[in-house]
Amino acid sequence: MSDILDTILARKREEISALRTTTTLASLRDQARDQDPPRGFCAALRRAAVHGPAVIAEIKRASPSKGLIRADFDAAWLAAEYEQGGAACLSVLTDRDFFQGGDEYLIAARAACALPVIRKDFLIDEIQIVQARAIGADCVLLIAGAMDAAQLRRLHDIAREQSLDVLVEIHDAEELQRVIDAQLGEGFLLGINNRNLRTFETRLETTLELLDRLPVSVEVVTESGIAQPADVQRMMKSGVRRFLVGESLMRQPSPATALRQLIG
Ligand SMILES: O=C(O)c1ccccc1NCC(=O)[C@H](O)[C@H](O)COP(=O)(O)O
Repeated sequence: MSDILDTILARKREEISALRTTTTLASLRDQARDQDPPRGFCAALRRAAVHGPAVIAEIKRASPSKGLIRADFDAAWLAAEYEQGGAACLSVLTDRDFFQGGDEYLIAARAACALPVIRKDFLIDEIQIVQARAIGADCVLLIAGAMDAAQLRRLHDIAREQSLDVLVEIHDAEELQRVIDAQLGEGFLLGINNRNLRTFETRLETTLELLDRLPVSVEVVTESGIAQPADVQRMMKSGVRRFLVGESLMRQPSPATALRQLIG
């Protein structure tokens, strides 16, 4: 039986076919070349992590697991709030059908602040990666559970050719093995998603349980379900200093205040 991740990926394949009928890789490459240089997503996180929790604050209007999260939605205002609240980077959902996101939100958010931005979407094809740079993204997400090791390596290398940083996301030991098999070298971020994207179960222990299996040099980002200062402190005590946080900030009247309280 297919689950939500399979459904999303099937829709992505339709979107990719439609995109190929309206534009070409060559024209997207030209648009990508015309963009400002990337802002350095990994470097910004690394700098922030020296002093305390380094947060990628997520702009997410809705999600498959929670439905509508924030009705009053202004991507530029949210970006400015997150920057004031001390975010190191932004994450912007660009998927329309399942998250009510859009490329226009990434463009507006990036223009409203000086933070590096990741295009948060389900990227499984070269054209989506080049398009990410063409709309100004500084980093892309590659979900190991959505592809095999060879495809992961291929898309990672295409992203690096576009000067994009890469956040590779895993949820379990099998996906970690896929990342190891892909031999990506150094320089990528490893996201551990506490949410199972097929069942929506969210457990912070997911990150803590996988830590022992990782080389010490890996830059880990713990993703999903971070809601309380105690969650942040728990991760920091285990040596995890990078966080991807969406819903708990998006639900607050002032995301800036909420972020300041979360990271202390
Ligand atoms: O959030 C979902 O419901 C979801 C469903 C299917 C695929 C991906 C999904 N979320 C993407 C994410 O990983 C989160 O947006 C991100 O880690 C932030 O999580 P949170 O702080 O819990 O909003």
